[in-house]
Amino acid sequence: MPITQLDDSRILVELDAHGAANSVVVHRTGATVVSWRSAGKERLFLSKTAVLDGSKAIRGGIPLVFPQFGKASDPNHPYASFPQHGFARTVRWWPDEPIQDDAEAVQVQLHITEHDLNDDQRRLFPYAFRLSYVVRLARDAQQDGHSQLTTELVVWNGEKSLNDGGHAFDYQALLHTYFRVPDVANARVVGLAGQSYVDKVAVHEGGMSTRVESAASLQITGETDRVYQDVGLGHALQLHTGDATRVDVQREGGADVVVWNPGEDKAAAMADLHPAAQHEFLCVEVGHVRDYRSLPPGQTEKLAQTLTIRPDTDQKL
Ligand SMILES: O=P(O)(O)OC[C@H]1O[C@@H](O)[C@H](O)[C@@H](O)[C@@H]1O
Repeated sequence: MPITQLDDSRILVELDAHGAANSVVVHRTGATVVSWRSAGKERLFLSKTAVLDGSKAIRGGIPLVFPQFGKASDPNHPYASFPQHGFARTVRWWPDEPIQDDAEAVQVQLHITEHDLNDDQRRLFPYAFRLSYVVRLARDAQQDGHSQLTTELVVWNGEKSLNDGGHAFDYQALLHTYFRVPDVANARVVGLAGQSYVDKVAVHEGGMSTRVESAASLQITGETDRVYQDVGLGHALQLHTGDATRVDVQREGGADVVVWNPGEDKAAAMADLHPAAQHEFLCVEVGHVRDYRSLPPGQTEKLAQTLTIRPDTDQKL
């Protein structure tokens, strides 16, 4: 069976009839993709101490950030009381009927609506809405035995029209992907040169906040928390993982790119990261986080990424 309910919370999606060389596991907490295997190799990081009982966001995989990135900097913002990164990553999502299941691709979809929020969340986000999330595992047409992973978030404002007293709502959204790397010191992010970014580490240290990326190939040497703004969608974004492969990140609808690794001290303070875990991952996250997007009643917007594994022909970057 290409789609298997492993338990109450986890859905296994397999592309191959025999064995799990190409597979994905989706957890109903936050619709978090917690595993992606391509050609038999795990590509996502999941902390050994991640909390999986729904009491907090899952540390690893691809958590979904919505409707708020981080904490609102303005204490008067209507979302100021939301916990960091909003509610989507902690709510329990509902699986829909599988949409596609053939030799080329397997696809599952999950959703939440306003009915899945608790009273506090609904007070802060008092709108009719639906978030649909499609997770699609497809055969890689160019590389035998590999798979491509697409994750696609569709945001729908289900309010009546503005004429009927409906409301537009503001949102930020982010696909917060934790890529597994053998050693983050050997990982490189390519495709951000010339882009302006907010350095959140420098902001915390009271330094200059907006900078322009000068590195053709960004190397991680310690705590890194950068929000690259308005990175053109045609811009190729690559993560060179340091193990003879790279991951190409193709984006749809997400102009901002966050690069995050907590570094040693912050990682040590995070109970849901196992010791020295900061060496094992790099987050490259795509979405809308610079400003809020305003979604009128009755409208939908899409945020998607497609991840493809390629041989790394330039390992000396
Ligand atoms: O610990 P959390 O809430 O999962 O956030 C992890 C990181 O997520 C990143 O997206 C942010 O830029 C960081 O500032 C943040 O520390």
